[in-house]
Amino acid sequence: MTGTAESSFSRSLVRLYPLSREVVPRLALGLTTAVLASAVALAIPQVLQWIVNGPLFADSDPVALWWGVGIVLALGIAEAALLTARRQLVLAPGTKLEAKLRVRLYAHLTELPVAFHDEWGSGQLLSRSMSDIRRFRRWISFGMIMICVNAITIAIGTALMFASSWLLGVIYAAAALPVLVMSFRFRRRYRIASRLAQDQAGDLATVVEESVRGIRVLKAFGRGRDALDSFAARADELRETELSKSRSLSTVSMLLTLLPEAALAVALVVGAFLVADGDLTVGALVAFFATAALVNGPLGRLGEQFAMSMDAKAAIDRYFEVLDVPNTILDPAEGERQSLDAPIGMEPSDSTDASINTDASNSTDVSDVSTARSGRVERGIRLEFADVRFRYPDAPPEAPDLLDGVDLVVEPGETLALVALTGGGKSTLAQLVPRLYDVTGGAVRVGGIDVRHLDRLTLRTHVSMAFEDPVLFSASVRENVLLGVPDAGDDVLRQALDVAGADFVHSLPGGVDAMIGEEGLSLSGGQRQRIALARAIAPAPRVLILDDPLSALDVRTEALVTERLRASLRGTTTLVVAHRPSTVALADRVALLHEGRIVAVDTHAELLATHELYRSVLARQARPVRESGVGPIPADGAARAQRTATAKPADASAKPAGASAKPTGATAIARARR
Ligand SMILES: Nc1ncnc2c1ncn2[C@@H]1O[C@H](COP(=O)(O)OP(=O)(O)OP(=O)(O)O)[C@@H](O)[C@H]1O
Repeated sequence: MTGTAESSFSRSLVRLYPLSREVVPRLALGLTTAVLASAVALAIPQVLQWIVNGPLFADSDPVALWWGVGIVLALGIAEAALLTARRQLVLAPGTKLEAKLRVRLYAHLTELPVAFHDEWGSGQLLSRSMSDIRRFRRWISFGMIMICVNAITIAIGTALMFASSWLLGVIYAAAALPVLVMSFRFRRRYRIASRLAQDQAGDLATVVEESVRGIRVLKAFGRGRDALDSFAARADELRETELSKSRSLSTVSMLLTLLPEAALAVALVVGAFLVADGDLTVGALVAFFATAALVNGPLGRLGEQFAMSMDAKAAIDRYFEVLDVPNTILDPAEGERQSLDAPIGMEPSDSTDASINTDASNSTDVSDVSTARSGRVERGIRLEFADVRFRYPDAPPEAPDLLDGVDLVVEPGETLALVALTGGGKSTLAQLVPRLYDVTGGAVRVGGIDVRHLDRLTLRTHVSMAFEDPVLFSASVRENVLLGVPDAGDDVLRQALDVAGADFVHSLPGGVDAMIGEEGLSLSGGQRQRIALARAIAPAPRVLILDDPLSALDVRTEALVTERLRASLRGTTTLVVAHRPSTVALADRVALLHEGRIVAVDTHAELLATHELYRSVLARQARPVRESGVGPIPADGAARAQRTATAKPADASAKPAGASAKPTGATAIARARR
């Protein structure tokens, strides 16, 4: 995604003020120091003029001459000291601002809804939060100060040159003026190329990120060469843009250097005549050229500094483009906010959750889950989809709503499986509960309360989700599992791992403290799924959403986990997105989602017996499973369970000690169905 928003640089800088307020005084001090250094440098030619016109030639006064030399030396030392102070003064505030900008952007990125992340390339976000901010910091710490200092040097220097000789000053200005006009023109051209280059760099980063993530697929399909070609083509585009930037910069820099130098050559000839005619002193001529030497440098660097400013402008524009994306999934307004602490009487009477606590740390004790398992306390709350409609923002206008009036109730403590054809919207419906997306019509309610009327933190404390494609962070097993309940103790961790059948972690080097994720141990898909499942269970949620969380498990491990989950979920309201019959077996009832609506809700056995569409959907879902050893869906559940039991061998790495004594897939599923 590339942005096109244009704003003035000064407006962007004003917008940054609240973030940079703290660092502005030091930056201002740095700027003052730099201006002083430049003023000191400009004073040196004036002292030279005095030396040449006075002690050196006119007075022949050696003492005054030495004084003059001493003053020049002192001014030189003062300039060096001021420049060093300038560097010291701006370095810390620059890096501080850089860090603040980065944290602000990161906070916004984590706040933005999933729909935003669906749309934006990860490389674009990466380049905006890293290289763009760094580029802007360099400009703040160096470019901005140098541009101010150089502008002042050029202005004062030119005035001093006029003071030395107005005629020579006119000659110099005559060359400098067109150069300034050219610089402004160049600025406009360069700005467009600069923005393009940064967008292309972001796209390139996205390609790298995707390729690294998909490296196995690329290799397995032998597409490494194609990926490289496509990358090289994009890299070439970026190179072309960078080259065109450099070409226009070098043209303008060349003119910025050449024209003033040429003007000085003319001024030298004219100056020599003026001195010969006695219309100009030698000292004034020396001062003119010494000042010109000081002005020429900044003039020659003006192009580079404009370029740096344009790069910084493009960078800050790109930064604000992300920051300006509004968050559409917000906490409710004060008047609309409701609390799950005191459910408003919409739950059925069998729910015993009158003492619900929204404090995450209090709601995480797995002993509560154990209590729930024993059937003494029902933690679950009612989950209700009322005329839910949803369409993705990028859905074609002519396409019907993906969810077109879903009405469904999962009673407190009930486990309900959601079945649909692939692409039927199961995952989408599940993601509406923790508000990863918001409904476009109707309402999702937990405990009788519209999820949009709950604080997101409260909602996500009570609703937990495990995804089919589990993402693990570069952290220890413990940190991954206790992500939602970081203060929970070892018992919570152990129990969650146990229920999720993730006992294999104990044999990892380091056990539960083993580092996993991208920077740690590589785990199999099934192992990752089980850790993600443990993560969903650990907070002992009141509503658990399982998006086909066992799809990567072999039949035997799945049966083991199914049985434990079945026991553990008693009391927790659970919505399971199911693809295979063994997952359906986890449920008390099954809902069939078809063409955006719930067309049937009943027990699995009843639906199998009576619903043709259900049989056909399950049969179609079962096909890919056959590859992993599970047979097609038979008409009768027992035969299915049997076939499941004789299916593929257990995952050796995941097999817990004494696994042979554990129930087979057949018995687990048969029990589960009971
Ligand atoms: N982020 C998204 N943006 C746009 N369209 C999407 C997005 N995610 C899913 N879709 C589309 O919505 C439809 C339903 O997707 P969803 O993942 O909910 O189906 P599903 O029933 O869970 O499928 P499966 O059984 O294959 O997992 C699909 O056509 C999919 O292309």
